[in-house]
Order: sequence, then structure tokens, then C-alpha cells
Amino acid sequence: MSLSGPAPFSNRLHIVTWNVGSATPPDDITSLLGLNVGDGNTDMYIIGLQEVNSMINKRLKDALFTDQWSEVCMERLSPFGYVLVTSQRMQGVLLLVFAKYFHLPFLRGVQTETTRTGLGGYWGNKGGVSARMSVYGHTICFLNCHLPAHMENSDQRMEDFESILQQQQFEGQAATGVLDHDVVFWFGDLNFRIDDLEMQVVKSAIDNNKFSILWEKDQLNMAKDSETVLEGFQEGPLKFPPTYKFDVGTNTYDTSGKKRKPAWTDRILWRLRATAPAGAGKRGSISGLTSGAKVTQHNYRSHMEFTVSDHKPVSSIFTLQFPYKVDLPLVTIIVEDEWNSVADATVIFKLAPNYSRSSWDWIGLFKVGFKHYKDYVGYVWAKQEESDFLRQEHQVIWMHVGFNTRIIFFHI
Ligand SMILES: O=P(O)(O)O[C@@H]1[C@H](O)[C@H](O)[C@@H](OP(=O)(O)O)[C@H](OP(=O)(O)O)[C@H]1O
Repeated sequence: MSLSGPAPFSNRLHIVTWNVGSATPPDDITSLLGLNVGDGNTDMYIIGLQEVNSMINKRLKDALFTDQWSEVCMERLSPFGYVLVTSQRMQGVLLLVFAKYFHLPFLRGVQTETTRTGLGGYWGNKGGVSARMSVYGHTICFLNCHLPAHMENSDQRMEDFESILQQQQFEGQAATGVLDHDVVFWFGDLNFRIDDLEMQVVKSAIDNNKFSILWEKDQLNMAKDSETVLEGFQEGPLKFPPTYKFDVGTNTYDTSGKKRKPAWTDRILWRLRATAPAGAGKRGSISGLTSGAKVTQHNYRSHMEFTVSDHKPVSSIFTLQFPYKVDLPLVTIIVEDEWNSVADATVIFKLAPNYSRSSWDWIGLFKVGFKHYKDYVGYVWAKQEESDFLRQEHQVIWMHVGFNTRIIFFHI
């Protein structure tokens, strides 16, 4: 581990949650991703969807991704240098985590979890999917939930959230449960409603931009006062109109026979792990290192322009700051020269002393603009021969590769 001086390290995250209501993706999601207004400084995109249709996308050859939403997100983000780091799907609940390709060597311990809570835990129409990783040495967990619908199920939503937290356990020492991570982002169609107030009162508050009248009757805000599991979770002010429920294709609240009361069902919250008091043992010392972690929310908004679903998408941009950065690569790849022939296609790699090799390690050759880690042009196994044990440098040679562009990664 290296402490690279006093300068804090910061990461810009763009998080989206959207219940897409089984719709096919709209042609253009540029504004949802802020690609039209951004300064290109976003480090990671985290996209949590609910009610994704399971229809197989025949255009996609790679069997890994079988839905149009993953494809459209990859198509939009890869030209900007974002690569899908991991994804997790549980029926309609989908989580996609993208990062700028040059961060990849420093995103480690990537794991995902799923928890079904529908039909008493047997059906994945409701529940949570998560992805965790360490980012330059700091543990982060992203949890995308779709909690039960309907006004009267507020307690059930809290119970399901607790059971998702209990059931999601990751391997390894650094962080085993969701709340053990340095930072947690919790988002999704959490399905909380606005209690008590009559439809007319809610609609008039919305029409007159007086959202604060509704805040205190929002079930999630109310639950924050009484539920211990919500301690430490923070959320920015809801300064956008409730994102549910709209007539599809319009910006008009539900005119169907169901007449659902508008609600902020779609939310993005975050939580910093509490720092253990001094002398609290091993955990305490880990916490000591992360005590300067800071999350700044730059915006929290809905996107009214998207009408394919009965929900509007919600997005938020955050800066994450940590007091230090672990930026020593486990593997250094050295390409000495331009490759002009197959014979030149040689790469030397050096491993950090603390890196324990696996026979599954491979080195991939990627085109600039690659979409995910299996999107390689070619790969070779980073095999370890007995005679290699004492060597610090190792060499691999590619055969049969094209020589257009290249990015090389060691896959752990
Ligand atoms: O698709 P699922 O997981 O089974 O759950 C449905 C989903 O949450 C819909 O949003 C909801 O419709 P509303 O948003 O209109 O309430 C529907 O309620 P419903 O049974 O009243 O149609 C739920 O059953």
C-alpha cells in the first residue's frame, strides 16, 4: 500500500436509477448520462434499472449481455472511454457499473450479490442486486433495490431492505456486508409513497413547486426517524417532482382507473461507514485510515423528457473524496516498441511482490473503445512455469493479432 502524499483523491460518480416499466430503451439517453453537458470528468457511471424486460436481444452476439439496456448503455459510454466493469441482473433488476478504462487496474475485489424478496423470498421480481469493489484502496458498495409496491407496504419495504442487507455477504476480509463498506450508495425503485395527504393536496403542491409540503409525509423520510437500519443514510433534498406514476408517453400523472397518488418512488441515498472509536481493535485501525472520506452531491434530479415508462429516471452526480489513494499497480505491463509485425507482439509484465498468481490469469489485447472485459481482440494465459518463480519479469507473445490499436490489461 502506498500513501501518495497529502493530496486527497477524488472520484466523480454519476448514478442513475430508473424503473423502465418493461419498455425498450429510447433512442437517445445522452441527456440521462449528462454526456451533452458533462466536462468528461466523470470517473464512474452506475446505472440501476428495474422492470427490465427479459426479451433476448438477438443483435448481440455476446451471450453475456442479453438485454437491450446493457447494450445501449455500453454503446453510449464506450466512445467516451467507459468500460463495463461488472453487471448483475435479477429478473428485471439490473445493475451496471462502468469506469474510465484507466481506472481498471485500481478497481479490485469486484463482487456482486443478489437477493430475492418477492413471494416470500422465492421470486426475483422484487429484491436487490449489488456490486462491491475497492476503488484505489477504498471499499464501495452499490445496491440497487426494487422494493414492494403500494401505499400500505411501507413496513414491508423496510423489512425487505433489512433482509437484503442481512443476506448480502461478500467474501474477503475488507468488507463482508453492505454496510461494512467505506461508502454505500443505495438506490432504486424503493417504492415509498406520500402518506395521508389527499390527491388534490399532493397535485397542487406539485403544480406550485411546493415540494417541501410533501417531504414530511414521504414514507422514507418518516422511516428515517424511526428505523435504526437507516441511520447514517443521507439523501439530498427532493427538489424535483415525484417521479411516479405517469401515463406512458406523457408527463401527465396517472389518469388510469388505478389513480395512483404521485410519489418519489425512485431514490438515491448514500452512507459513509461510521468511524470506530479509538482503540476499537483491528476494525478501528481500518476506520482510522478512511475517516476523512467525504461525499459531495452536486445534483439530484429527475429527467422529465423520458416518457417510455410510468416512472421518470432519477440521477445524481457525486464527488467522493478520500484522504489517500492506493495506486501501486499489482501488475505493470511494458510494451517497448511499436508493433510492426507478429514477431514484435511482445509484452513484458512485472508483478508486485504481494500479488499471488492464479492459473486463470490472462492478458488481453483490446481495441480502444472496448465495451467490457470480454470484448478482447485476443488473449494469452499468463502462465506460470516453474522456472518463473524467481523471475521478476515475465514475457508473453501474441500470435494472430491485428495491429490497429491496443490497450492491454492483465485480468485477475
Ligand atoms: O411487476 P411486479 O413486480 O409484480 O409489481 C407490480 C409493480 O410494482 C407495479 O409498479 C405495480 O403497479 P402500480 O405502479 O400501478 O401500482 C403493480 O401493482 P398492481 O398489482 O396494482 O398493478 C405491482 O404488482
